[in-house]
Amino acid sequence: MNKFAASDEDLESGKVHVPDDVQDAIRTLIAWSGDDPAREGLLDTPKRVARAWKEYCQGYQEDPAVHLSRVFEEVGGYEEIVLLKDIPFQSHCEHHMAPIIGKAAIAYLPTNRVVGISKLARVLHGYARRLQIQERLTAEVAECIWEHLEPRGVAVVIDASHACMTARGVRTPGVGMVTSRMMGTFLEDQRSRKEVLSLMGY
Ligand SMILES: Nc1nc2c(ncn2[C@@H]2O[C@H](COP(=O)(O)OP(=O)(O)OP(=O)(O)O)[C@@H](O)[C@H]2O)c(=O)[nH]1
Ligand SMILES: [Zn+2]
Repeated sequence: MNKFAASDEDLESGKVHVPDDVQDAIRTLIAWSGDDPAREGLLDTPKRVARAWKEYCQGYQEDPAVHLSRVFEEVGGYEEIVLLKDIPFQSHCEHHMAPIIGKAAIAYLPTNRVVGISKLARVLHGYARRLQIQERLTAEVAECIWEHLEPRGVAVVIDASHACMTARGVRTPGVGMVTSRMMGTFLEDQRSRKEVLSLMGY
């Protein structure tokens, strides 16, 4: 837990205290962008921006592995692929702090226990709500599931658009970055890898 921790409730009620130096930093950025931080429409902006960033980065306040602590062991011998696909997410790139918007597919091959399916999306959001690069986000989600569910295989594929490429810099809209992390059976067995990629729609 960092010294600037804020709960979800505080974020929702807009109660998060924003220290003066944080507000000053945002005023400096507004001035640097070419506007006047003292004009009326921008007076409350430093607090809003700071609170928005606390929300975008809420993942720093959790260990995503906690979502995998409740498992179901009576699965009727189910040992085939479990896949959650088209999970929308938002993150921010660590280079420009610009939005990364995309969707993820997360699959695993259970041994004798499964997790509530929503928890896979919770793990994704726990890592996405931080400053990220897509490669690390993909690897962190896969490794968390691998370590805490001990499945025979994990496959994570993320397809996302980076605002730092669409809204600035090379300014190339419509570009998607695709990353994947395969572990266990999905890494070692070509047939399993093909099957999971096909179920994911690739
Ligand atoms: N590998 C990877 N690169 C990313 C990601 N998000 C943003 N980038 C890239 O990070 C790079 C940073 O490059 P720099 O040359 O240091 O920064 P820059 O001058 O702003 O680069 P341009 O975006 O090309 O204008 C850029 O090429 C971005 O496209 C990501 O998730 N993974
Ligand atoms: Zn970027």
